[in-house]
Amino acid sequence: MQLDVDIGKALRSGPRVFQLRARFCAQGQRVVVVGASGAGKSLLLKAIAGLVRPDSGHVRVDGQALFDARLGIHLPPQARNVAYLFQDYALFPHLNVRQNIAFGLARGWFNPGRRQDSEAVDYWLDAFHLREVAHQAPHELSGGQRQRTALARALVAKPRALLLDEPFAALDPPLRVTLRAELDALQRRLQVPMVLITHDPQDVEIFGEQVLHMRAGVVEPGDRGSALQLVAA
Ligand SMILES: Nc1ncnc2c1ncn2[C@@H]1O[C@H](COP(=O)(O)OP(=O)(O)OP(=O)(O)O)[C@@H](O)[C@H]1O
Repeated sequence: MQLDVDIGKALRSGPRVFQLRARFCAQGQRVVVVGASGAGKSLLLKAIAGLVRPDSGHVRVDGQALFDARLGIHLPPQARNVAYLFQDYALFPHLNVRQNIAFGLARGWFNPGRRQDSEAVDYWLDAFHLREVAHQAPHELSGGQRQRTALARALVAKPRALLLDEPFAALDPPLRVTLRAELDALQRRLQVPMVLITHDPQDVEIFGEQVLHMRAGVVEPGDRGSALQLVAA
C-alpha cells in the first residue's frame, strides 16, 4: 500500500483551536501511529477513513484520491474501501453478531444480501470462532468476542486497508496478548495493509514496520526505537 497524506484541519471548540497538520507517505504493510493523548492520532485516522473532512490537502491510497481539496474530491467512507475499527468497536447494540458482521457489507436493511454475502459472513464467523455466539448481542459477548466481531465486520467487505484505533486497549492483558497474536497472523495471511494507533510498546514491536509520531497535531517520521521510548514514557 502507498498511503500519501498531506492534510490540514482546524478544529475549534470555544476559544481553543486544535490544528492538525499531517504530511507523510507510508509505503509499508504495517504502520504504527504513536503520540501523547490528544496529539491528533484518531483525527488522522478518521480523516483517512472519510469520517472527518480536512480543510485542505489530499489523501491518496495507491494513487487514488480519496480526498483532494483542490479537485473537490471527498469520497464518503463507504466508497473508500478502507475499514476503520473504532476504539470501542462501535458494534450496533440491537444487532446480533451475524447481523453486525453482515452490516460490514453495507447493503443496508432494505437490500438483502446475495448468496455470496452470506457465505462471506459464514467465513468470518468460522475464521474468528464466532459461530457459537452468532445469535448473541454485543452486550452478551466477552471483550475478545466483541473485538473479533468488529474485526470481522471490518474485513468482510475486503477492504484495501485496515485502520485500527487502539484495538487492544479495552482488553485485559492476557486477552490482549492472544488477540495481538491473532491480528499478527491474520495480517500476514491476508496481507491487508494496516495503520494502527497505540500506546503499547508490544504493538510497536510487532506492528511497527513503519512508525509515525504525532506531536500536537503534527506528524513526524519516527523509528521503532524512538517510538518505544515515547510509549514507555
Ligand atoms: N470535534 C472536535 N472539536 C474540537 N476539538 C476536537 C474535536 N475532536 C477532537 N478535538 C481535539 O483534537 C485533538 C486531537 O484529538 P484526537 O482524538 O485525535 O487525539 P488522540 O491523539 O487520538 O488522543 P488519545 O490518545 O487520547 O485517543 C484533541 O486535543 C481534541 O480535544
